[in-house]
Amino acid sequence: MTDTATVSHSFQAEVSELLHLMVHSVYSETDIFLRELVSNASDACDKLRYEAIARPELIGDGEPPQIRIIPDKTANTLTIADSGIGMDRQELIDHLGTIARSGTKAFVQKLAEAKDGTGLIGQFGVGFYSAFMVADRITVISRRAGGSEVWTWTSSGGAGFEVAPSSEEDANRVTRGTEIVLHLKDDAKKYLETYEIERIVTAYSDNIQFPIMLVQPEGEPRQINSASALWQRSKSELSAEDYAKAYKSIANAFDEPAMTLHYRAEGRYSYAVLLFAPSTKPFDLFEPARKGKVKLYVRRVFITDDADLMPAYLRFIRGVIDSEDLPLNLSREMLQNNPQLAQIRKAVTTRVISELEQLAEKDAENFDKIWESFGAVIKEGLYEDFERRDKLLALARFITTSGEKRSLKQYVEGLKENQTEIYFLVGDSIERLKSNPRLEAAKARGVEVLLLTDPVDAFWTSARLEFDGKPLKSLSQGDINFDPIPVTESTPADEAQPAADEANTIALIKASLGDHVTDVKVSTRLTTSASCLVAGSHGPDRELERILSQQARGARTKPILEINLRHPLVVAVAKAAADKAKVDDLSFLLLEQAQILDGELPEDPAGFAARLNRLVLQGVAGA
Ligand SMILES: Nc1ncnc2c1ncn2[C@@H]1O[C@H](COP(=O)(O)OP(=O)(O)OP(=O)(O)O)[C@@H](O)[C@H]1O
Repeated sequence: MTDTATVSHSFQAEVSELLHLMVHSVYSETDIFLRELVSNASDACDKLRYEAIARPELIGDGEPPQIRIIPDKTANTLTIADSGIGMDRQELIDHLGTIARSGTKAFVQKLAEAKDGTGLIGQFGVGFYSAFMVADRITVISRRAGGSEVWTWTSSGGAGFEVAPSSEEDANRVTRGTEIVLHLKDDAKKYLETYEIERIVTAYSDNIQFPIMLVQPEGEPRQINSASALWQRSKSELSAEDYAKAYKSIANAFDEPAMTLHYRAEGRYSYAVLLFAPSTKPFDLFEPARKGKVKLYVRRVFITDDADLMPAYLRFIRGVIDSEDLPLNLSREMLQNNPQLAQIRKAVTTRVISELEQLAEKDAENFDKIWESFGAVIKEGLYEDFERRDKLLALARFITTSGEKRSLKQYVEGLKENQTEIYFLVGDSIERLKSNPRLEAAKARGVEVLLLTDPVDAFWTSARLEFDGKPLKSLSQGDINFDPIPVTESTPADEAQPAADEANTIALIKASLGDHVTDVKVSTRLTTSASCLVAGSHGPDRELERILSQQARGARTKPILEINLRHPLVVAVAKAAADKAKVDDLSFLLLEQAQILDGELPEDPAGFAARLNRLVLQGVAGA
């Protein structure tokens, strides 16, 4: 039996926050509410059509899935109705009371932090709740396909909503699907004008697969979208503008596509592909699930957007793959194990990468947008997609010590005499890396160094890669020898300072530091700084060790201390040989200084301060 009472519910905290922002925003581009509601209605029709493959009685001889927009100037309401899957009572409570997508949650947080978050609303959209920009009260009447109950959800924004069984009149009218009735605010009455409605539908929702009917008090309902599967049309019929519109409605996006890929594969399997690379970053790009959103259709019927049609490192790609040969009733297991899908996945991935290659060559501006937004994601492929690693490495762009963003091809073209390796340094900020002492020898020789600051860089660089036969080498690892490369820029330390006695100095420092380091060596990479720390040539890079130890995934190994024999502090060690306490102070200072330059704290900060004070006071007294 149906519960007859009206029950009040509170919104999840994030929803209340979002609604508050929505109601108080001075955002002028309120049009987006309509595309959000039409997009939800279309999703509901897609779901119905999919469920009806196994249960045809869900559609039966009832209305085919479609969307109706009904302006009513007398009641001052705008209704968006669909004959899609509908929602039962619990679904109304769950779906229209919470924010499920964590990307949207992150977005709301950003919105709240931003001084003027209104620009962000227009950029990303917030689904159903955006309707509160134009309505002060919303009523949702819904009947789940095949269900006997009809429920009404009502809210005026604020803290919560009510759910009650629908009136008999409403229940008789809504035979399947959902009716969303917006009681428009005074300043939103323009949305009752049919030309406004048509303008917005044409701009954003023309590619919706189901008929969108405009229903007016007089005259027959009229279809106002083209409802064609654009990807099935031939390229020659379509303009850049058609594609941009399709991108916006298929991906529910607000930006312009930076790359469009449209083709039809014929042969063993036939399928149409329409894919886009966005030009801006979505909020859920770094979600742990790393899910893609490319939609799988079978003969124009939407099946799922959860078929992992792209590898995780291309999860930002949006669009549709529509197969002619797959069965309509694909189960979850089949989605994972179907050899035909695996084949499609592989072929399309290869195609997307070659399209990116071409874009990089022919349209650097748009390629840069993609790399700027998604480079950190594509680089995940460098350690995940062994087969395409070389291609991905060639696509990659890096900030280097030259101050520019460069490809490895450009890097290799600028190699210095006798330089046989590609050098890089991994860290957490370009500014900090630029002042890293390990760059000194490279700088003195005019050798370019890649400065890598994305968290993922520490991982892929651990794989010992090569480009064009040149190994990639970390400047924070042991076995770097710059000696064969001629020095182009002499440094003051070179000329002014006599070098310290190597064997003697190293023995003294080793004795002082004991097992705080694995070794002490003379550096060829330092010219002005006194010391730096490096990892052994076979262990992980120091930046990777740092990340792993922060995540408690592995202990740090002791580093190697490299010293600059021409630096006065190092020269002072041998001079103080007879004074063990002073040698200890100087040696630890060399170690601790190097740690600080790496952005770390000395192991014993109090000891460090005491040492520093002692040495400074001695210096002051001696001066
Ligand atoms: N017309 C509808 N028919 C059936 N279910 C709906 C309808 N409108 C919304 N819903 C349900 O409510 C949920 C929340 O909708 P909302 O628009 O807030 O987010 P979304 O559609 O999941 O994401 P977004 O619109 O931001 O891409 C939907 O996922 C869907 O389950």
